[in-house]
Amino acid sequence: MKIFSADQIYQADKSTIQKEQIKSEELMERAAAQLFEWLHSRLRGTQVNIQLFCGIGNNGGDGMALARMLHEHGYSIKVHVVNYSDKRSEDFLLNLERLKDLKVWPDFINKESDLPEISPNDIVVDAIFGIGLNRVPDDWVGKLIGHINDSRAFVLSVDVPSGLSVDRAPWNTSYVIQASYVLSFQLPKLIFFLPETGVYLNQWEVLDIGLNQDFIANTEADFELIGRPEVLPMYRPRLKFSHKGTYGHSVIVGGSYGKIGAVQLASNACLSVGSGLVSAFVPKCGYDSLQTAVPEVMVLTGSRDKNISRIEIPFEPSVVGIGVGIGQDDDTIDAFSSFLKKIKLPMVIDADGLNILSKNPELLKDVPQLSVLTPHPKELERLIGHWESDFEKLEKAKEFALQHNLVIVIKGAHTITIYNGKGYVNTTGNPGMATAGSGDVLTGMITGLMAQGYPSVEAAIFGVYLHGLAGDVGASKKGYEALKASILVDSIGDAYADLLRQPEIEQNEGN
Ligand SMILES: NC(=O)C1=CN([C@@H]2O[C@H](COP(=O)(O)OP(=O)(O)OC[C@H]3O[C@@H](n4cnc5c(N)ncnc54)[C@H](OP(=O)(O)O)[C@@H]3O)[C@@H](O)[C@H]2O)[C@@H](O)CC1
Ligand SMILES: Nc1ncnc2c1ncn2[C@@H]1O[C@H](COP(=O)(O)OP(=O)(O)O)[C@@H](O)[C@H]1O
Ligand SMILES: [K+]
Repeated sequence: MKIFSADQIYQADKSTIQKEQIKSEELMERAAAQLFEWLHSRLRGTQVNIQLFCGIGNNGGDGMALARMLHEHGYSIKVHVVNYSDKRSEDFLLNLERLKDLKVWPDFINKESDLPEISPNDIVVDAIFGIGLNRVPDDWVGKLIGHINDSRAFVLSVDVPSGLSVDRAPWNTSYVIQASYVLSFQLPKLIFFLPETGVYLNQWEVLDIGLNQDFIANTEADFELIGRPEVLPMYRPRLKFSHKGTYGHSVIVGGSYGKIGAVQLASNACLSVGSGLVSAFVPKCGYDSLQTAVPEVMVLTGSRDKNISRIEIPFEPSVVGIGVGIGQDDDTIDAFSSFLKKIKLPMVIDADGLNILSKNPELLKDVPQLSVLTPHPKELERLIGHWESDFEKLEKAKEFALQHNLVIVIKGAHTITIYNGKGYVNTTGNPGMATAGSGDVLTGMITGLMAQGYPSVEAAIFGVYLHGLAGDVGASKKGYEALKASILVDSIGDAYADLLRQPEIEQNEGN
């Protein structure tokens, strides 16, 4: 699903109005009807106090129209106009009048007003600001937002939590609604997925308000949300007359004394994702444990006992994943740099492999084009420098990826894969995956996918999705706390099965 900027959303809005020859108020009516249906199907007439806080723009207009629909269906509502400006939108005014026609009289909150009482048992509808917020809210509006947050009521935000801008970091983090649920129109917003802004919402859902599908399809978006529909077409089925050579020979290079487990996890994940053959290249101290732990993996060792000093692979690998547990000894850095000079095929670089690059940026020119770099935010910062906000982080990462023609996988709760000026935002995974070694598993998976012929960027997007899905499957059995990296590896098969399952309708038809 595409993720649009605020400008693109306004354009989609305009093109729908033109194409369908409707007035903007009708689009607002559609939006409000969807909000109403969502609430009504859950409340089914339950008598709960619903307090609607409406700004004076179109977000407030949506809230006004929703208030009318709730009133018409007998709900107990209280409507507050948050009167933050004289510039009321036409559709807001229209819906204010429609409400008054029903003899519902909103109260107007302005800087002199007392803040209304909100019980924890109320439902608050937050329609103060939408995607039109373009500067910091006035202090009194910020205080009202704080008051709503302190109420512990269920807060349903219309389109976005008020106080968040769609295209930049918030001006004042205390002036942002903490939303229990966000009902967003037509397309998800990037802010839902970034660590800095995603913390202001618990759950979100997109409501289809029938914006012009041709416009959406033909407009290039900078970001895309990656779910099952996006990932399924990338899947490369195994062929009946194939053999292990068909699916590539991966090599995982890494490990040092006390960190052989990282290579074990990565090479096991590489096999489990479907690589035909997997070899691991480790220091001598890793030989016995690796051969015992994963008998399917072949093991090559360097000349040293505790670290990697020279990387020599006596065959032509399909792909190399390098860096997990490798450390940063001088010898290892030398080995890494001479290896980079030899290798021509795209590779996967993780962990200390990335840190070595950060400390020796002159090596970047030797990294094969279309290689996949998988930094967590700290490793990314070492690589591209400090950023002030998540938006700046993404811009810098895009620039870096373009400059070196690389794929950058920014790991996190919503991992974002950056390539060729675009960002692909992952939807799978859970906090149980915040555990040692889960990144090593991802490195192995992406390497194993590239070995099977997935192009780098698809291997990254598909691998990140499948890795998160393995985490979700694992957590459904073990819970978050007990989820370990080795469980992720064991869950890769179930993750494939989940991804490839037939849609339920088809299954029912078959029965
Ligand atoms: N797109 C769609 O498809 C549909 C969208 N719909 C809805 O419209 C919403 C967007 O509405 P909107 O453009 O009227 O903006 P909104 O967020 O209500 O802000 C109002 C105005 O406030 C102003 N302002 C900004 N910051 C301020 C500040 N700090 N303090 C004081 N004032 C400030 C600024 O005007 P300015 O003063 O800059 O001229 C801004 O224009 C969208 O989120 C969705 O809910 C649906 O109805 C139907 C389909
Ligand atoms: N809260 C979270 N939600 C979803 N995925 C997460 C979360 N925390 C971590 N992960 C995933 O777990 C992996 C952690 O990688 P990394 O930080 O490199 O760990 P390690 O170095 O221990 O292997 C990444 O793929 C990341 O996306
Ligand atoms: K809002």
